[in-house]
Amino acid sequence: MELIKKLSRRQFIDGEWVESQNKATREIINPFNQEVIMEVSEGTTEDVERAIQAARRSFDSGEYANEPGEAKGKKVRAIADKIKEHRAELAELETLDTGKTLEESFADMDDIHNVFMYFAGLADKDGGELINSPIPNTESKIVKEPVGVVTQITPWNYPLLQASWKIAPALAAGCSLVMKPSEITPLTTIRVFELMEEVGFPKGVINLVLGAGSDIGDIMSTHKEVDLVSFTGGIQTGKRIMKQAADNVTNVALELGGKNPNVIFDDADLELAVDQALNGGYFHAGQVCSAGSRIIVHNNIKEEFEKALIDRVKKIKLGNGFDETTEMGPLISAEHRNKVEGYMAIAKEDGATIAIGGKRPEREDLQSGFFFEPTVITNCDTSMRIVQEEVFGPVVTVEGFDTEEEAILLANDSIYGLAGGIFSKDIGKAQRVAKQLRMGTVWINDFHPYFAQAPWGGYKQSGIGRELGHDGLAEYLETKHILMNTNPEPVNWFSK
Ligand SMILES: NC(=O)c1ccc[n+]([C@@H]2O[C@H](COP(=O)([O-])OP(=O)(O)OC[C@H]3O[C@@H](n4cnc5c(N)ncnc54)[C@H](O)[C@@H]3O)[C@@H](O)[C@H]2O)c1
Ligand SMILES: C[N+](C)(C)CC=O
Repeated sequence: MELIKKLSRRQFIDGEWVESQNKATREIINPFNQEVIMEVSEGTTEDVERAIQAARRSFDSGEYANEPGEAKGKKVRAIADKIKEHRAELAELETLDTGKTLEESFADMDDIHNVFMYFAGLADKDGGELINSPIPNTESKIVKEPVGVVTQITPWNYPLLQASWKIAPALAAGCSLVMKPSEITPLTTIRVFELMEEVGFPKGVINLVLGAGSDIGDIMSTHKEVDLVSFTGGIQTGKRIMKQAADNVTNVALELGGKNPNVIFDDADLELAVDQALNGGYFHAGQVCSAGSRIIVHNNIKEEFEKALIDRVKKIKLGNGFDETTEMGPLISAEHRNKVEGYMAIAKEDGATIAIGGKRPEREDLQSGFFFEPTVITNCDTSMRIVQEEVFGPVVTVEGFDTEEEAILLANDSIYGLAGGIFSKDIGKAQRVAKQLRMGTVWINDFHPYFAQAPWGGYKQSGIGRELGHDGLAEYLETKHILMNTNPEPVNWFSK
């Protein structure tokens, strides 16, 4: 790929592309064939320190933070235009780096464009608010200000999409940012920093550091000059970040994992429910925070549903994400495939049945990639680890229920609360159930849609805060009350 030859291998700190302080590099691997795509800088704690200091200086100078909302909106809009212009190369880069199908990568790029457009539009919309002050001769107003220096940490499954959910609102608000993409999939984020450099921001407003969170991540949540840590990733990393940020009472926004129920009633359109169960379970090989990995189906139709699901699963085409006929790519790494595979033994030990899949494919042309067969696990109940823990692979479990109350209890029986689906032709019932699900997103007769206009985030241990929508901008704003006495006189509270 021609772009790879030109793409920066370095970090972007204080307005310059720089190698890591100790010149270390990391190989970026194509999960389809294990070939090295390129080597990129592996940053150090000193690099992150420099990036945070640069962000602090730029924020405190006010050069970008104090620009009118309209001007910030134009910059964010210019990034959206660049994404659109470079849509094809960005999509190809994402498929190379993650193994997802090119069709999925194109859909991601369209979402990302919409996210920048949306926050560009919001940048000049909230001018604050006048308060009806109860104190005579005072003027009272609420103003919104950028929160300050933000560190942003993203996972490998939706590299640029998750980065865009953080970069766009931060820049619309007027923050200075330090972004660290996953060390496994940094390529599209590097490319977007090149594009943002072309758009032009004052030095220090946008900073990119590269490397493993286990090596350079801690300083991003412990540094005193950081005002907000925005993290998307696994629950254990999220907990660590939250604990560390507590020392300086630094704000945290956490988008964590999920074990998302897909509740199918016996009055559902069966063909639709099966089709969406596939969409929920196997899209991007199930490496989706909101994957519908926990199917909860009415016992009246359970047998028929399982048979129809397995028939469709047999037809899922595995392969190279660049091949138009491919429906499911590989998992991201050998380590991750081992983890997914390990869950098969756990499920069997707990008494579940691997109805289909549960192993690596035998096809000759898939042997170099980290492939795992789409899997359906039956005879499950909520006590099982396979039903409770996030597998993050192409694996769905199936449980049965008899009553609406039981379906709700089962669906809510999780430490997570990210998303869930309900399939029923009875809209009254579906709405009733939706109200009782403790999740940030509930889909009725659908699975997976998300877009810039609607907030995204989790209940319970799926996270804190929201991305996207008005709430997504609010994460990057502080609220200040300013009161002015228009006729000041001594109060003489204390004697003269
Ligand atoms: N809720 C959401 O919207 C959402 C979206 C995408 C992914 N996810 C979740 O992400 C997880 C998969 O991603 P992952 O395996 O990359 O997660 P991860 O937690 O291993 O890594 C995420 C990021 O955190 C960094 N990191 C690791 N240790 C760190 C530390 N001590 N301090 C700071 N950063 C550190 C990593 O380098 C990476 O950039 C899944 O659990 C998935 O559900 C959630
Ligand atoms: C938030 N989402 C659905 C785009 C990706 C989750 O992994």
